[in-house]
Amino acid sequence: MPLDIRAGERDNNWIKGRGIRVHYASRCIIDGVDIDVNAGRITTLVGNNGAGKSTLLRVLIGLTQPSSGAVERRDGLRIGYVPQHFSVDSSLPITARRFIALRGKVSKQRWQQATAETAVEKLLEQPLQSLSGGEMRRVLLARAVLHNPDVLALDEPAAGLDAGSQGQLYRLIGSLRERYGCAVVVVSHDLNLVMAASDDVLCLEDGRVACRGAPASVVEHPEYRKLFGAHLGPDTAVFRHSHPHKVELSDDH
Ligand SMILES: Nc1ncnc2c1ncn2[C@@H]1O[C@H](COP(=O)(O)OP(=O)(O)OP(=O)(O)O)[C@@H](O)[C@H]1O
Repeated sequence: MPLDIRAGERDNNWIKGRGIRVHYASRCIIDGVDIDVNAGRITTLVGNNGAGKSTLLRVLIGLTQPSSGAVERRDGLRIGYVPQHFSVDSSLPITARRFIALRGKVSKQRWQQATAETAVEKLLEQPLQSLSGGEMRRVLLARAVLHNPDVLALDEPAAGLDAGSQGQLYRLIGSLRERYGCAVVVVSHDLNLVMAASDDVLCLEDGRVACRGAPASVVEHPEYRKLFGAHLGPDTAVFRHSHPHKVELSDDH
């Protein structure tokens, strides 16, 4: 399928997906999703369990092939990925330093910068198996940012972290975006944090786009309220943009 990228959008557009469909056996997991991943923006994929968020993320970065549709990635795109699940064989003796270094050689200066900004310096000599859940997420992030990625793809990066660490992690993601101008695509269930940290939200329901747009618009959308309304209490802090946004409806709404 030919992609329609307008001239003005090309400079910022790292990944463009159109009409993405993924089938497993007879089941349709992703059903006709259009999505743009743009430099300097944080896009968050939300939705219930099994909605297809991880699958869509993997399609965008080329780890899963779509059954149909098109995904265009800019040539030479550097992608840093933090998977949802990561386990280390307990018989494999590997320190955090070796594990991060497996990503490939970088200058000493870059190494120091990446390990400092993800706050893993004190963990480097520890066996990977001994790290706590939160420490492991930071090590995975250090590995993902090591090569100055153009796109950071993070699948539930804050899963298992305590509230303070979740906040820290999202602030870190925001500052990495500021520093490197990279695009960030995040899968998350932490709705309040997501809303505070994202530029764009795409809400999936059974593989389809239920609603999408800026956080402040999406939370007002009936489809979003249907899915998450019960979790939006009066204390929900939603980041408010100062300019109006349009909520786009999927084809079937
Ligand atoms: N390789 C596969 N073969 C068959 N079904 C799969 C495969 N990968 C994912 N699925 C199914 O596709 C659906 C979407 O999975 P996915 O992991 O993308 O959802 P998700 O929105 O990320 O869910 P969660 O929030 O629970 O992590 C699920 O029902 C899952 O069982």
